[in-house]
Amino acid sequence: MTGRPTLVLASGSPRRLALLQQVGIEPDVLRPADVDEKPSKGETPRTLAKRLARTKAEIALRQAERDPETAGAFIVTADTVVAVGRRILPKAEMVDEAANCLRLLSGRNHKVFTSVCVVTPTRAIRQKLVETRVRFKRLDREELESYLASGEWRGKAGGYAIQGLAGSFVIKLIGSYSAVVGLPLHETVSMLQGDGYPVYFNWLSGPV
Ligand SMILES: Cc1cn([C@H]2C[C@H](O)[C@@H](COP(=O)(O)OP(=O)(O)OP(=O)(O)O)O2)c(=O)[nH]c1=O
Repeated sequence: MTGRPTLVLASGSPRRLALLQQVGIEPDVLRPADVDEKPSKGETPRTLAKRLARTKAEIALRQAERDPETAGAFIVTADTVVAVGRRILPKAEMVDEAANCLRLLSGRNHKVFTSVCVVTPTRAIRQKLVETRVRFKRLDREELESYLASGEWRGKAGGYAIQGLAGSFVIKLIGSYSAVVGLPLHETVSMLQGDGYPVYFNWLSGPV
C-alpha cells in the first residue's frame, strides 16, 4: 500500500511514463489501451487527437473496472497528432514514411496536437487539448539521411522525436514542449490535482 490512490497510465509510450516520473508521479499500473488510430474521413488533426485520447480513456476505464486492483483508480491517457495545415502526418513505422514527413516539415511551421484525458475515481472523464506550433530549420540531404539512419523517428507521430536528435531542428516552439513529447505536464498535473490526486506527495521526500 502506498497510501495514495491507484494511478493507471493507459499508454505504451515510454515517453509518457518518463514525463510523469519527471514530475514525481509514479503510475501503479501501466496498461496500454489499443485503438485504431486511422483518421475518419474529413477529420481535423485537433478532432482526431481528442477522439483518440477519449477512446483510449473509455477502453482503459472498461478494463480498469474489470480488475479489483484498478477499479476506481485514476487513469491517464493521451494522444499526439502532428499536422501540416489540415494534413495529418502518420506515426512513422517505415523509413519512407519518416522521410516523407521530414521533407514536409523541413523549413516550415507545423502543429502538434496532444489531448490528455484523466478519468477520476467518480468515473468522470476530464479532457484537455494542447496545441503547439513548431518551426523546423531547412533540412539538407545529409541531415535528412543521417536522421533517418538514427532510427529515432520510429513509432513517433510526424516521424521525429523532439527529445532526441531532432531537437536540433527546432528553430521556434510556441506552446508546450512536454505536449510535443507526448504529455502536457501542466495540464495533466492540474487535472489530477483538481480531482484530488496527491501530486505533491512524492515531492515532500526530497529530490526525485
Ligand atoms: C512529435 C513527437 C511524438 N513523440 C511520440 C509520443 C507518442 O509515443 C507518439 C505518438 O503516438 P500516440 O498514438 O499518441 O501514442 P503511442 O501509440 O506511442 O502510445 P499510447 O497510445 O499507448 O499512449 O509519438 C515523441 O516521442 N516525440 C515527439 O517529438
